[in-house]
Amino acid sequence: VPATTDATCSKGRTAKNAACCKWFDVLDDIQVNLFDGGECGEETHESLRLTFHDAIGFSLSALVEGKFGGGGADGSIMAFSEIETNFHANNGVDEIVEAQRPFAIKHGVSFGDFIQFAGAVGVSNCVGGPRLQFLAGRSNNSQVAPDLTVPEPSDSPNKIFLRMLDAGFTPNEVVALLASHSVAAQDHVDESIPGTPFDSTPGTFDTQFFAETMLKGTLFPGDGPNDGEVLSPLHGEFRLQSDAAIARHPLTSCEWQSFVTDHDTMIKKFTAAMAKLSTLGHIPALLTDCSEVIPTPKPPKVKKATLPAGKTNKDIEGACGATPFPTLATDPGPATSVAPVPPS
Ligand code: HEM
Ligand SMILES: [Ca+2]
Ligand SMILES: [Mn+2]
Repeated sequence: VPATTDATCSKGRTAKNAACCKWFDVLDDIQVNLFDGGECGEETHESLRLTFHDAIGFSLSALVEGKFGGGGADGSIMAFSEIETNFHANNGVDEIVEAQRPFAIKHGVSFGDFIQFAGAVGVSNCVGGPRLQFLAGRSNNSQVAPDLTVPEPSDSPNKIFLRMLDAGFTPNEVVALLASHSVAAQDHVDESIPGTPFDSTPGTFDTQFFAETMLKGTLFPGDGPNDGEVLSPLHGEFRLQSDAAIARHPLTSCEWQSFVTDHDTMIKKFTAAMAKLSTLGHIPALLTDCSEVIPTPKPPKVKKATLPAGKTNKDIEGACGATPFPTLATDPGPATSVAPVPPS
């Protein structure tokens, strides 16, 4: 029985704050009409990526120098899409920006709120996924973010770490955020093979990504090498240079490896880092907590990380000096070949 102070929303749902009710209607709409009935597919992946590309337009060093460093998670990537989606690192995000925009306008919510909401709802559709916090109330006024705030896969780990520190994230928090690459595929680093995922399970928010990135690279899945691409261990799988290098960097290799066998901690740290990312440029206490609108993800029990068929622990390039790489079971069958994420 809901507390009597709760507001009653559509379809008998309740919210602590009446201002959250409209988000249930946005939820119903986007699950059917943006996410194809609640899938963890291409639109979900793109929506999660967009939360980052909007929010990371934020620079503390620019602000302390008295310059405008971007408004963070302010929707500027949608309000000024004709400028920001032309930034090199934003290649391809124009599609999801255009797909999302009509929903934000139709429901009368700010672009900044909508982008973070869609990312949180989307990733809740992924088996094993997190239930992210969602705070509402970002203003719809924004300014163009400066260029070069979004990391590139060809950037060195040090360059990425410094950029992310300038937005308030430690290197270990970058590792946590990269759990997102467990439900991800590339379209534009190698345009000859769109939909090529970063792990063998792009529909599941599991720890496979952290295991598979440690396998020795042996092949290019398409016409590589491309800028920002390094050798991948599996046919049909793509490896970003930045993921490979952060996985092996002395500052982050042990954090990376620790997620291979610890889904719960990975989810906890990803959720905490996403709470920071989604409120960059805002004072969280001034926003309204509408997290109760975000669905609870499907059964969180995902299978333990395994090595894809054909691989053994000998193929792992252990990089954490302090701790040996965990011994993982190998999937049975012929060598794994990963299928592309279908376009929708
Ligand atoms: C820190 C450095 C990062 C770099 C260099 C990076 C780079 C990339 C690149 C190059 C792609 C492929 C885009 C394409 O060709 O279509 C990609 C995809 C993706 N990224 Fe990242 N990323 C980073 C961090 C993040 C973060 C923090 C998030 C979210 C919190 C994120 C979420 C995603 C998702 C979900 C996709 C898949 C999009 C899809 O499947 O359509 N990335 N990333
Ligand atoms: Ca996965
Ligand atoms: Mn894509």
